[in-house]
Amino acid sequence: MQCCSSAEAASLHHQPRCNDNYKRELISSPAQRMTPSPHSTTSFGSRIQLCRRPKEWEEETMASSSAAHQTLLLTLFLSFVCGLSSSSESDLLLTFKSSMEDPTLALSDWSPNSTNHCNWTGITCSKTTSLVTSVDLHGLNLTGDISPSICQLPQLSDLNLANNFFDEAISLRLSECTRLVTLNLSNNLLWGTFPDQIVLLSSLSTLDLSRNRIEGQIPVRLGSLKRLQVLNLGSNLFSGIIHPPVFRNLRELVLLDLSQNPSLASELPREIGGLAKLRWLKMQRSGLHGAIPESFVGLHELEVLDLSQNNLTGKIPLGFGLGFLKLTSLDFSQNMLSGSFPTDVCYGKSLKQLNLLENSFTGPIPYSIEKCLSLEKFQVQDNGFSGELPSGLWSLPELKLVRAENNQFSGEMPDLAVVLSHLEQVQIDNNSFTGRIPGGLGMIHTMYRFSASLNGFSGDLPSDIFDSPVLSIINLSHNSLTGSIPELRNCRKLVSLSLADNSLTGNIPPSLGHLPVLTYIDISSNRLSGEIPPELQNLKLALFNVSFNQLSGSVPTSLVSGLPASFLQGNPDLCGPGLPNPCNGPLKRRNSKTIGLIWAAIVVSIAVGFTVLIVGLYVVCRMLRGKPRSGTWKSVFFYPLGITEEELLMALVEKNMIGEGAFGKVHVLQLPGGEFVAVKRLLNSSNLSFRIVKAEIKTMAKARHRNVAKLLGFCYSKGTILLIFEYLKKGSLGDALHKPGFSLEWSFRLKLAIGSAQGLLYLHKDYFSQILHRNVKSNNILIGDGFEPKITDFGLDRIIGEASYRSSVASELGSYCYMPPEYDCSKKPTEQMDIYSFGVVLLELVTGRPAEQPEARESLDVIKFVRRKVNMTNGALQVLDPKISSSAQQEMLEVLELALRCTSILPEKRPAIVEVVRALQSLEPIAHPPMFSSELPSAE
Ligand SMILES: Nc1ncnc2c1ncn2[C@@H]1O[C@H](COP(=O)(O)OP(=O)(O)OP(=O)(O)O)[C@@H](O)[C@H]1O
Repeated sequence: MQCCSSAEAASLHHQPRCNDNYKRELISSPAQRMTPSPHSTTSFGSRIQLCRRPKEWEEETMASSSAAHQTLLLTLFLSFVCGLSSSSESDLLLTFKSSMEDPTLALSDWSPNSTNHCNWTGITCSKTTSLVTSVDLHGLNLTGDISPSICQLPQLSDLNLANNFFDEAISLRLSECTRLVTLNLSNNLLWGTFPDQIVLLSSLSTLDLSRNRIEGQIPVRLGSLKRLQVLNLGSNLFSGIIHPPVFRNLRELVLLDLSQNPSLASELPREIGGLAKLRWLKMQRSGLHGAIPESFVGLHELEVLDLSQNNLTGKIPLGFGLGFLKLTSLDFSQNMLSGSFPTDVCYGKSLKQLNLLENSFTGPIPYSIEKCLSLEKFQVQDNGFSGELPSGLWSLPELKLVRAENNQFSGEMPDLAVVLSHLEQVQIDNNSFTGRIPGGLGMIHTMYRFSASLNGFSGDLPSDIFDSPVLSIINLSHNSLTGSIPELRNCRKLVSLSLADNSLTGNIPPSLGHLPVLTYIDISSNRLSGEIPPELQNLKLALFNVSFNQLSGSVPTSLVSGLPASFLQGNPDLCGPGLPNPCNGPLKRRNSKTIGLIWAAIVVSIAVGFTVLIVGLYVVCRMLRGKPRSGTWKSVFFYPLGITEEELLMALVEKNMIGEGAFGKVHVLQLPGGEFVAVKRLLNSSNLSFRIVKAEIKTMAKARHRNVAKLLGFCYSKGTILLIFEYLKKGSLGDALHKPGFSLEWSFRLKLAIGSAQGLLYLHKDYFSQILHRNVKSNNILIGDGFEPKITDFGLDRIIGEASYRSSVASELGSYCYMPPEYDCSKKPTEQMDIYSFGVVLLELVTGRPAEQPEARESLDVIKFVRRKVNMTNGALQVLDPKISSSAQQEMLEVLELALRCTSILPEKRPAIVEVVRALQSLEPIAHPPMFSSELPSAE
């Protein structure tokens, strides 16, 4: 039994049954049902008289002693109440369930046939009263309504519905859950304003409404929830000012999170400094301005303080850090703070992360920094700091990251021969350091990036730096270094080597050609001489800039084809295609090379032919096999689709196919309700566990933005995954571009560009778990009504895994030019890779040319077409789509310039997505001109 002990259960057998009206009366009055107060006992007692008692029970009780009589009465009474409560509680839970949709049948054990509701999924009952105390249904894909009927559970203290898909305003009637101690509705799709009624929940100690779409002001009356310890309203759409009285009485607060509410526009309330128990204060990106209140120095329990990405001004209050014994992370980055470094910040010796980047701080870093014995990340870049970097900084035992670029630091750096060092990354570019490059860098076996460009370093390159087996990025350009480049033999992980604009002499070491992942070489503007070593042809170089040296001899053609000719200029004795000097010299060598190239071409053609054959056979086999084998299918629908897996599988036939990409075919099908959905069948999805697939797809399905295509659900059977997307009848931008005579007026192209950039921004920055798209291309930009774009097919790597993802991408002809040059050699995908691909889409929009036309073998891809032209006089104008009226020329040129920045070979030169969105939005007309272009033909 769910409520009573076995003895009680036995006696329950003989219980009188009250009529239904009576039962309803009990349910309707939760306050009266609350456990044993003398008052409530009397009230129940008097009601018991209304019930008829069975005769045998009457006889039994008459034969008993008076004490036994009383005991028995009490037992029977409790059993009775329990019996009633138990059935009424299960009824309440079933009512609560009936208001929700449960597409994954996670609550299948919530059933009238299952007697013990305390064992139902997510339910916890009190051991003493056997009444429900906690309902925890987080992460069950639930949608529909949150019914306030749940509040009639008299002892409910914890309600957790986090990580679901509830898409409604918060019910005012949740305030009837008066006993709630914890209310967690985070990470749903809740909208509307914060209901004032929530403040009636006076017992609340945890209120988590984060990661929803709640808007309006943070209500002042929230301050009456005096028992609150955790208040998390982060990642919502709150706006306006934060009223200081909210925090006057919240003395118990331990965690306060208002972060990621960019529409707030407020000063930091001084009252927060009075919350002496506060351990986590997170208000990053929440529209703050004004100064950091002095009262904050009293927050002695602080462990994490994040005020980054606001518009805070003024100085850090004096004494900030004194008494902060537990502070582990301090983030003031991306504000407009000024004044000096907070000297006392290391007082507690617990600090692990210190982020002051992108502010206007000045003055030196104090020697007290050496007290930061736990410091792992030190980021002070993009400020006006000056003086020497204290040598104690470099010997901090836990230090991994030093970012101090773009300041005015000076002086010499000590050698870093620190055997126990954990340094991974040092960036000190664009300062005024002098003296030698510090020795010992190569001995630090964790260091993968050392970047010290734009300083006054002089002397020879230390040879140990090129002996490191872990260094990936070395940038020592724009210094005054002399001597020759040492042989690089052990630097097996070196990706980027930049030594440009120094005074280096001697030859380019041939050993560079044996470094397997070396992709960027910039040794321009030195005094290097001799020939370009042919060994460098082994490398897949994305950048090879040797301009303005004293090199001679012929240029290995395969090394430089596709790279701008300007990377070779300024070497009068170099000869070869694209250079002023044609080579007359080593004809024989070139001939043998040409023969080599021909052989290479033959081998590649055979390999491609073979692959096509295998793929063809595979496709035929799949076709012969017909529709996917219907093994055991599991489906998770995030929206009620009203369709079974069988019906879905039946519809995946040739006549419904609307496209096919590297990951599989796309079919369109009509739901019983009349709407259409697009179903993408993922190839390469064998051996994936349902659990992992489900977790990843669920995360993706939560991405909700008007420029992101909605993922409505998925079906899984071993070896096959079907993704169900909303269907956009106009098809993709890629479809449109490939239509002969593609013509779309500029304002619509701009709208498509802005919308897709916004969708990408959402996935990169605003979505709670960052999603890198990894396959941005015009085919994956669907066109919605009014030319509102929706990006689709994002993050497929997360579902099918990296290896399958890469092999699918590699199999796709016609998308190669969207891939950034670093794609093949970088292990980790990055935001900059998406930016590159998006730049290619912008080029398509500006030129009106599809990125690639695999069928037209001779044609240039859009990047090569544009790059070759823009270097010529008036070349930029020549690449613009002639079908667009010249009145849009200026805007098109600006988008072209942005596209070229996005497609920079060096990832760090590409703009961030926020910048891309801003730049495109700045071109948007305030009021749209009337639409006169005919709509694109639909994909139907
Ligand atoms: N949700 C959708 N609504 C309407 N049409 C769609 C939808 N999804 C895909 N399509 C159509 O199917 C075509 C092929 O899409 P698919 O994503 O399979 O291929 P792709 O984008 O070329 O390659 P990849 O598999 O690399 O993403 C698109 O160009 C578009 O015409």
